[in-house]
Amino acid sequence: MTCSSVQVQPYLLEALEEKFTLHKLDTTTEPDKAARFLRTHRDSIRAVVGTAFVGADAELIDQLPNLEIVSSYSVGVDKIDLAKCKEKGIRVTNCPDVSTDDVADLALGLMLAVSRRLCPIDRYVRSGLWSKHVLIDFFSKQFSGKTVGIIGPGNIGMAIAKRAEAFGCPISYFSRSQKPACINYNYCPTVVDLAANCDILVVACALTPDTRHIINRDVIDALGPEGVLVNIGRGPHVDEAELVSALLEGRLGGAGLDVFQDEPNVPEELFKLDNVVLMPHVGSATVEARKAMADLVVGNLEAHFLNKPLLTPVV
Ligand SMILES: O=CC(=O)O
Repeated sequence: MTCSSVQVQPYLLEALEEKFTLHKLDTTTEPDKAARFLRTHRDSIRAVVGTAFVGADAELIDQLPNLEIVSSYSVGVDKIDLAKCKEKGIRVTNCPDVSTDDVADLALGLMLAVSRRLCPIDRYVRSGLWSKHVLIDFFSKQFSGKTVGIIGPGNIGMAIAKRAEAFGCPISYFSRSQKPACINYNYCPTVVDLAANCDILVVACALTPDTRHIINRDVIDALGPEGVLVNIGRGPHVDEAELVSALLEGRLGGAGLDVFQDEPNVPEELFKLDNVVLMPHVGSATVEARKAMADLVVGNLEAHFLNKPLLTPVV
């Protein structure tokens, strides 16, 4: 079995080491090292443990002739070539549901942090300016009661909606069709329509070819200079160059971002903007969620090798 050790907690590595023969591939090191690793282990590898950052693309799959299963330590499976896995009869599992609350909590945290300007005001206190009686403009925008627009009312989207409702926020949503579970929410048939009719727009859908750049210039312009974008989905959901110019030019009010196009690289222009809150893709990074995810990764592998039904199959 192989495992990308980036962002993988010791608990998972220990469980994998205890139950399987684990080869760790750290893809952040030189490509040469990865090539050597694959030359040495390619024939013995029957399972790959991927993450939200490194999965199993066609190139990796083609190099592993005995690969049977990819067990991903993530909800999203956009870093795995699912079509290739289907074609080759390779099983794929993920970690749904167990991080839903934590990702939704972070989305609310980002909405609150951007609206109430928590980060710059925290920096003001830390800098000692308050105790020197230097006043800054620390007025912010009310969050309660603002209209929240959700792209993708799946488990995470609905958990965000439920939380925002508790703040008195009316909910609007976009998905390909109206959802019976969203009877109390306002359906918008296009993302531009949704952006034009909400104060805070949240990306909570899966990344697929259809949802790549679902946030484009038209959507950003519809959200406007008072609007806030929150992305807890995937970086490529957003046309990042358009987002950066809109923020720099004041055409968008603010952004709370947990994910980026080319992680771990974040556009440096954003560093100087006080209306932007930046997180290093940590939506599910609570001790509780990551433990439950690790248990699912190991449980799926055990089920597979014991010829039992997979716990959370994707393919
Ligand atoms: O991004 C995190 C995940 O997919 O679990």
